[in-house]
Amino acid sequence: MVFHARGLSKTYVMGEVEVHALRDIDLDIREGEFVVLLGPSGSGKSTLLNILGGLDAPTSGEARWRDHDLVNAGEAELTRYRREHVGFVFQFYNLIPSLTVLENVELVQEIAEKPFDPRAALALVGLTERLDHFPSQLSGGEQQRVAVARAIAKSPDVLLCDEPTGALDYDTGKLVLAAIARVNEQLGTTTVIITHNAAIAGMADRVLKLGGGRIVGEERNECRLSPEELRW
Ligand SMILES: Nc1ncnc2c1ncn2[C@@H]1O[C@H](COP(=O)(O)OP(=O)(O)OP(=O)(O)O)[C@@H](O)[C@H]1O
Repeated sequence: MVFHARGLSKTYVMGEVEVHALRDIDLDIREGEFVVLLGPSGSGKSTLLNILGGLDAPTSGEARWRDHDLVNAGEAELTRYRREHVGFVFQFYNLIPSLTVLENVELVQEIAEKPFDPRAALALVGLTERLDHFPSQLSGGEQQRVAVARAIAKSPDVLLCDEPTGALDYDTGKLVLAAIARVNEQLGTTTVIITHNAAIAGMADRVLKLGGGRIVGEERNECRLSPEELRW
């Protein structure tokens, strides 16, 4: 198992109010696994993903990625963990508007320990034709695929995606999901995707359902569907 978490809880205290974002989560994720986190708004999905990505710390419990302790690590160690091992994709693409597609991806590669050829990363997401374009010349789905290429340009061991298709229409969303699936299959990158969309669950090895800060359901798919086969 690459991720190992036990008794993860996260409580936000705001004045007199306590928000229990995560309650006693146990979680194991194996190397190369494709996991979908499904659940309604406020169920704790982003909080859990952020802890796995070393962006946030739980209030209690343990969480490890391989031999990295993600709970007791200091800021510098977490920064190193994120930089060396984790690629993030968020709902909004956060590309640098004044740089071309290729330059946006090259930028990450420059600080990477194990750089992955930016052109190969862009080929993997199907954007070889658009290397010299600026983000404003691309559709939302194309920009999100650049964001996926950027996330993998440092050969991350883990790809964490928070609502990667949340801002996209049906067909464009599928192209982005296909790019993420290809990264998982061809590079063996352990992948966790957050979504509200239950149909996306079909492309996962395993689906974890969150509700009220707990894991309320878990399903394993015998065979994974390709994004083209998903319907919603
Ligand atoms: N920084 C914060 N301060 C206070 N409460 C927070 C904070 N971050 C999250 N919460 C609360 O924790 C709970 C879980 O939030 P989280 O963002 O993890 O849910 P989510 O399932 O990802 O929701 P969504 O699908 O809407 O993004 C929510 O009730 C949220 O309001």
